[in-house]
Amino acid sequence: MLTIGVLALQGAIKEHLDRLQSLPQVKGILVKTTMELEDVDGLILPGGESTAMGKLLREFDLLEPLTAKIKAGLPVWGTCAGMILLAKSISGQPDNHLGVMNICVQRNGYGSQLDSFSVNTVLPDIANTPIPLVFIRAPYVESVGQDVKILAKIDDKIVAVEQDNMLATAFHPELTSDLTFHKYFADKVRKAQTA
Ligand SMILES: NC(=O)CC[C@H](N)C(=O)O
Repeated sequence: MLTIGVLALQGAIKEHLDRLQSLPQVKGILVKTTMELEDVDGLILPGGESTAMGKLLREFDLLEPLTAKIKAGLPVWGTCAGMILLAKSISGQPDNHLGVMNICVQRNGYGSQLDSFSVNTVLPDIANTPIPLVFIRAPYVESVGQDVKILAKIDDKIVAVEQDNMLATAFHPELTSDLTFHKYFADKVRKAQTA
């Protein structure tokens, strides 16, 4: 049985937990403390508001322990605001949050006209059938550095990336009933267990 945590400070927490409960051999738990962080084999950083979540990570004294855990190989998956938390740099902002992933992200990258939208697309590295991708005031990846694999582009914008133990998506698979990405992450966590 794998234990996968959802960082439970702010944002779309329950939706991720519900998706995890639908996977066989996976137990989903909420993570708010360093003690709970010790119990997980992998962690999801949900969507929400990255500035608020970054502030709470600092207030809950989780920023440093979590950064260290990710650097030591803890599998993590950031969705939307979670992707921003992982990024080494945030376009137009002097500071980052966890700063562990070799990407530069543009927040609210689709502007106000295209605030939220959904597309169905095939991501060959993930699945051969179309997956629904839901974007809500989403960021996109402006540039990638060393060791980052691009998993998805929509209209020439990078929206899903992977680097070693880290996965990041600008969209929200937890807001659809499609479990492809949750299964993909659970497999990644499983592989890290046996590595
Ligand atoms: N749905 C989301 O997670 C939106 C992210 C939000 N725009 C931010 O910058 O934090």
